[in-house]
Amino acid sequence: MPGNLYNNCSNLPATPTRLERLLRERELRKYSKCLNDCEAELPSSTQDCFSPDLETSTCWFNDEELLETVSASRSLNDDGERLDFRTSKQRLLVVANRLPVSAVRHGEDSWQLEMSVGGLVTALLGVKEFDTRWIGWAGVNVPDEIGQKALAKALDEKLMQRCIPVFLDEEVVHQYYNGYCNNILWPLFHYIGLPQEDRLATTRSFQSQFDAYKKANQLFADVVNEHYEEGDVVWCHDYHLMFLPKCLKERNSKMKVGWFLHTPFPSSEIHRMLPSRLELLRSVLAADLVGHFVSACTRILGLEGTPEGVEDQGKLTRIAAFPVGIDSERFIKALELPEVQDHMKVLKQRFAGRKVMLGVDRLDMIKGIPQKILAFEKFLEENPNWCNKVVLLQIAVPTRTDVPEYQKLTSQVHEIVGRINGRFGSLTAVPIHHLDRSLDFHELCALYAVTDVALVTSLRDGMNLVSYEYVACQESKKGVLILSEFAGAAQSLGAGAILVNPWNVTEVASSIGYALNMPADEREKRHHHNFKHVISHTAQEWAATFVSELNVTIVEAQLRTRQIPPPLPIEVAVDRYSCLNNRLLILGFNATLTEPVDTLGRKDSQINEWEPKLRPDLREPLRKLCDDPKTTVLVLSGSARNVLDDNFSDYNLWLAAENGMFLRVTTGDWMTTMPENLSMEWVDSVKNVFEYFTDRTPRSQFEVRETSLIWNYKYSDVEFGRLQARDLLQHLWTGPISNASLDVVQGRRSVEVRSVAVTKGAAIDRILGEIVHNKGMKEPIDYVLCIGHFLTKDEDIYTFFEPELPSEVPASVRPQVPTQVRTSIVGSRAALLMKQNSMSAVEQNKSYAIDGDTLHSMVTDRISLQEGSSVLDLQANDYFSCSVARKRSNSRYRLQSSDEVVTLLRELADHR
Ligand SMILES: O=P(O)(O)OC[C@H]1O[C@H](O[C@H]2O[C@H](CO)[C@@H](O)[C@H](O)[C@H]2O)[C@H](O)[C@@H](O)[C@@H]1O
Ligand SMILES: O=c1ccn([C@@H]2O[C@H](COP(=O)(O)OP(=O)(O)O)[C@@H](O)[C@H]2O)c(=O)[nH]1
Repeated sequence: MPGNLYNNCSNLPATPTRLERLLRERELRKYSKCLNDCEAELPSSTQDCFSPDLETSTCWFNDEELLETVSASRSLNDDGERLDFRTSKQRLLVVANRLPVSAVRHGEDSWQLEMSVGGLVTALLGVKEFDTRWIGWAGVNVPDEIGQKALAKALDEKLMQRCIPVFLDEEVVHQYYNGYCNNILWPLFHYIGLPQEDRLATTRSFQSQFDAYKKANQLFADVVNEHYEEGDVVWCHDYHLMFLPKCLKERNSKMKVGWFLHTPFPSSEIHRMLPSRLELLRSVLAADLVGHFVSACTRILGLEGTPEGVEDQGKLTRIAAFPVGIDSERFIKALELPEVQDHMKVLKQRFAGRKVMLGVDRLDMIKGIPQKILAFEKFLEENPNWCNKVVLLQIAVPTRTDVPEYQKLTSQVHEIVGRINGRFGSLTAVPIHHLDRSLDFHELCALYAVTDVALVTSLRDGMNLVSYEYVACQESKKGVLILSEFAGAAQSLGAGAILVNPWNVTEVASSIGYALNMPADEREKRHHHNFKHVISHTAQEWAATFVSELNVTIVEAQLRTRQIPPPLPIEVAVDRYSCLNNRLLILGFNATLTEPVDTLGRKDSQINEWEPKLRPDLREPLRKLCDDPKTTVLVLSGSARNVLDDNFSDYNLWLAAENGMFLRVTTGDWMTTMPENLSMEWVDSVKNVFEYFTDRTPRSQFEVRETSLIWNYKYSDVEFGRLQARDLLQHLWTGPISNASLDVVQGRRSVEVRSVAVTKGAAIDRILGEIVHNKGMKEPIDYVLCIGHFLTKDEDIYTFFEPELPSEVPASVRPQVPTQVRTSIVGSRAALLMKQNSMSAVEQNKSYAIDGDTLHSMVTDRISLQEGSSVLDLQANDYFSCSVARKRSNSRYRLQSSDEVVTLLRELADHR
C-alpha cells in the first residue's frame, strides 16, 4: 500500500520482495549496458559514511539515541543481515517539511535540539540503508544571520552534516505551514473538507497562501540544489512539498526525484474542490516515482492511467504502493534498557489493580480524540462495575498550535475530559489521565509495554504508526489493539485488531468491553498476527523498496524515451517488397490515409465534413497495389463499416472496421469477428454522457459504432476541448462505467469507450485466418508492412508479428534480432464467429448464411494452409511495422505524417 491511498486501494500488487527487487535491478542493469549509456547505470555512490562522534558530543538532545539513529551507517546484505558498510552507499536526500530535530533557541548563538514528534519522523528514522541527508525546516523562525549560522553549525557538527536546515521567515510559515498546509490541504486530504468558517476570508487568503506555498517549495528546492551531487536520489515527502518535484526537475531534469505522501489521498471528488488542484497534481507528476494516486490524475487531469503509472505529455510518472513501517527492532530492543524497565516498574505500581487503556496521538482533529473519550464515557456509563478498575491514559501531543482549529480542539478535549473525570472520578482516582505533552522515547516504550489495550480512533489517518509501535512492544503482554477502520493501518493490522468505526460511539464502547474481557488465547492469536506484520514490514524495507523502485524507474524511463523509432527506410521497404511474392499491407485509415486535420479546426464551410476521406493523391497508388496479385491490402480501422464502405468500395481490398470487429473483402459481405460474449449493455448510458458533452462543446461530435463509442473534439477549440474531456471522464467514471469491464481510450483529441477485449492486435489473428482461407493461399505470407496512426492500446498489432521481442525494448537496444519473426498457424487462438443477430436486417441478408457448426469446421479447416504448414513465414528483415505521426511507439519505424505515407505507397506501387 502507498503512503497515501491506504484507504481506497484494495487490490494493489504486493510490494516486491527484496530479492525480486534486486533481480529486477540487475535485469535493468543489463539493459542499461545495452543502451551503451553510462548515465543509465544504476547508482552506486562511494561516499564515505560518518559515524557520530559520541565522545565529543555534549548533551544537545533530550534523546541521545536520536544522534545514533540519524547518523547510523548500517546496511543490509541480500539475506537481510546487517552489515557495517562505510562505503558504496547510495546518497539519499530526504526532503521533508520537518527535520527529525526541532530547534529551541537558548541565546544569540546557542541552540538546543529536540526530537520532532510525528509518524513521518519516526518512519524516516528507520531509514538506515543509505547515506542520508535530511533537508527540512527546524520548526522555528530564525530571522537573524547569526542565529541561522549558529543553527546550521549546530546541526552540522552534532548530526554529522546530516541535517540541513531550510530557513522560512515568519510570514511564509504562517501562510504556507499554518495556512495552506494545515488549514487547507490537511483537512481536505483527510476528508474534512475546506474550512467552512470565515469562508470569504479563506477564499480571499487562499491565493496568498498558495503563493507562499509555492515560494516555500522553491526555498526547499534551492537548498536541495545547493547540496545535490550527481547520482543522488532526492526523496520528497508529503503534502507540504507537492510543488517540489516540479521545481527540482525544471532546474535539473536528470535528477532522480521521488515523492511520497504520508496522508490519505482523497478521492477525486474531494480533491477537485481544491482551487489549485491541477497545478498541484501536475507538479507532483514531474517526479519520476510517486505514491499511488492514479485515480485523481486520471479523473482530474484527464490523463491516461495504466498499471505502470500516469502519462502526461509523453512523460510517464511511475505510481506504486509503499506501505510505511517502523524500525521495530529499535522498539523491541529498547524494552531491555534499564531506563525503560524502570519506567515500566513505576507504571505497573501506579496502576496496580486496574486495567490500563492507552491513547497516543498528536492533538489533531483527524485523530478522533473527542470521539474516543466519548466512547470511553459511554463504556463507563454502561459498565459501572468497571469504573474503578480501568483507566484511560491519553497522551495528546500539542501540534500546529498556531492554527485556530487546533486551538479550538484543545479546549474542546479539555472540557470533555474534565466533565467525565468529574462525573466518574473519586477522591483517589480519575478515569482519564490526559497529558498535553510529548513523552520521550523510553517513557513511550514503557507505556506501550505495560498497557492492556491501545485505542486508536482516527477519523482518517495515512497509516498511524502508534498502532505499529504498540504491537512491537507487546510481545510479552499481548495487549489488544482497537483500531479505526479509517486508519491506513487497518489494512495491515486489521486481522489482529478489533476494527471500529470511530463515529459509532456505541460500537467503540462495546469494543472496549470486548477488549478488556478478551481471553488470553484470543489475545495471543491476534497479537501474533500483527507482530509478524510489524517486524516484517519495517521502515527500512519501506525506504529500500521506494528508492530501489525509483532507480528502476529511471532506467525504465531511459528505455522509454528511446522508443522513438527511427524513420522508415523507404528504399529498403520497397526493395524487400519487390523481392517477395506473398505480401501483406496492413494500413490504418484515420491520420494515415486521410488528410491531416487542421489543428485550429476546419473552416466553417467544412465543419460538417466529419467523415474522414481517403486522400485523393492516394487513390492511384492504392489502386495499383490492390490490383497486384502478389499483394493483399487490408485497411484496419476504428471507423464504422459505412465509413470504410464509402471510401474503399471501389478497391479490391480487405476492410476491417471497428478495430477488426467486422471484416469483409470488398467483393463480399460484411461478417463479424466479434467475440460472442461481448457485452454492450453499457452503450446507452455512455451515449447519454457523450450527447451531453457534444451539445456543450462546439464542433465536437460523437459516433456510435457497434462495438464502441467515440467522442472527438478534433475540430473544436483545443483547450476547451481538453477541459471538456476531463469533465466527461469524470462523469463516465463516477457513473455509467464505474463497474463495467470497459476501456477508456484517450486519443489526442478524442475519448473512446470500448470493451476491454477489443484491440487491433487481438483481432488480427482472426482476420488473417479469414484472409488466408478466403484467398485460398498456397504460399505463406512472407512480407508484412503494417502502418498506422494507432493508439497505444492498438499497438499490440505491431507486436503480434514479433512475440519473441519484449515490446518495451526498442529495436536499437534489442540484443539480437531473431532471423525469423513469426511463423504462425493463424486462427488457432481465436475462432472467427458469425454473429448475425448483431447486424441489421439488410446486413443480415448480405452476410454469410452459416450456422455455428459449419463455422466451427471452417475455422478448424483454416488453421493451416496445408496440413503442417503455416500461413506466415516472415523473416525479420521483411517485417516493417511503422507508426504514422506518433513520436513514441512500439513500432520498428515511423513516418512523420500521412504525406510520407503517400510517398511510401507511391514507391511501392511503382516498384520495379
Ligand atoms: O510536522 P507536523 O505538522 O508536526 O505533523 C506531524 C506529522 O504528521 C503527519 O504524519 C503522517 O505520517 C505518518 C507516517 O507516514 C502516518 O502514519 C500518519 O498517519 C500521518 O498523519 C504528516 O503527514 C507529517 O508530515 C507530519 O510531520
Ligand atoms: O509523546 C510522543 C507521542 C508520539 N510520538 C511519536 O509520534 C508518532 C506518531 O505517528 P503516527 O503515524 O501515529 O501519526 P502522526 O502524528 O504522524 O499523524 C509515533 O511515531 C510516536 O512514537 C512521540 O515521539 N512522542
